[in-house]
Amino acid sequence: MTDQVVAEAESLGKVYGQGGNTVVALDGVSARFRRGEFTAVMGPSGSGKSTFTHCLAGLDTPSSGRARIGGIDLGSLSERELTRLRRERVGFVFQSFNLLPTLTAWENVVLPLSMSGREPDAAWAERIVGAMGLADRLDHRPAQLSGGQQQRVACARALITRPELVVADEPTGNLDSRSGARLLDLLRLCAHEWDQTVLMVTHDPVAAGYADRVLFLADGRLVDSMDQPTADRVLDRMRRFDAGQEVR
Ligand SMILES: Nc1ncnc2c1ncn2[C@@H]1O[C@H](COP(=O)(O)OP(=O)(O)OP(=O)(O)O)[C@@H](O)[C@H]1O
Repeated sequence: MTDQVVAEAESLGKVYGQGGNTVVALDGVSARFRRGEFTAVMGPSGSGKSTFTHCLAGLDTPSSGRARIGGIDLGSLSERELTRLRRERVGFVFQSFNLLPTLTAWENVVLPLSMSGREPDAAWAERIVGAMGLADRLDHRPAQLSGGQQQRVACARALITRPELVVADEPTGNLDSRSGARLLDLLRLCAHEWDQTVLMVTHDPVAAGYADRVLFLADGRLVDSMDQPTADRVLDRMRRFDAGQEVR
């Protein structure tokens, strides 16, 4: 991990709705994400985890505060510039794998490049496909793959452009524990071997235990963080949330 800050949230706020029907989803969250760092975001349901991650990665627009990627203030970009930045600098992995059913695994992996008429870097593509254990599955269509294999295709697709920031929202939510463990090992590899910045939303203390750091959100606020987490320590902290106790 280096000290270089790849993504930064500065007092991010998000209010949904208007008039008397507003929901404060984020209430002034600040955090920095360094190159090669794997961070998990946890918190009770509705605490703002997805909203935070989406605002930081330029999928959603904050109502206040700033999100920066590579020092660029996302709020200063036009819609077109933002789309381009997301495509080039951010890789997304979601709970539902979002693969195109008519394309083969390989076509799905290289889709972010083929959409903009680019060719994959052969050495990089081989490295990711190998690391994801997909080399002998590239001609298969999603329906011919297991859930774990499909999620690894989705992960390879997120990495094919060599994004600085990899954002994973509940990536193991639809996987059995063994496939989940394999995917988490790969996310850790992205951070520690390939120097990517990984941000993962999860409900699972075991998954959070793979990260270098856990940020805890509650009611749209950042209420705590934990370095070098273990599943047991994370579980203990989450139990205190459930019991409604203050965490500080
Ligand atoms: N598009 C929207 N319109 C209105 N309210 C929204 C919208 N998206 C999220 N919210 C509200 O904002 C709050 C935070 O939601 P968010 O999805 O970020 O929480 P979360 O911690 O990711 O939840 P979960 O763990 O259940 O996925 C919730 O109260 C939610 O109902």
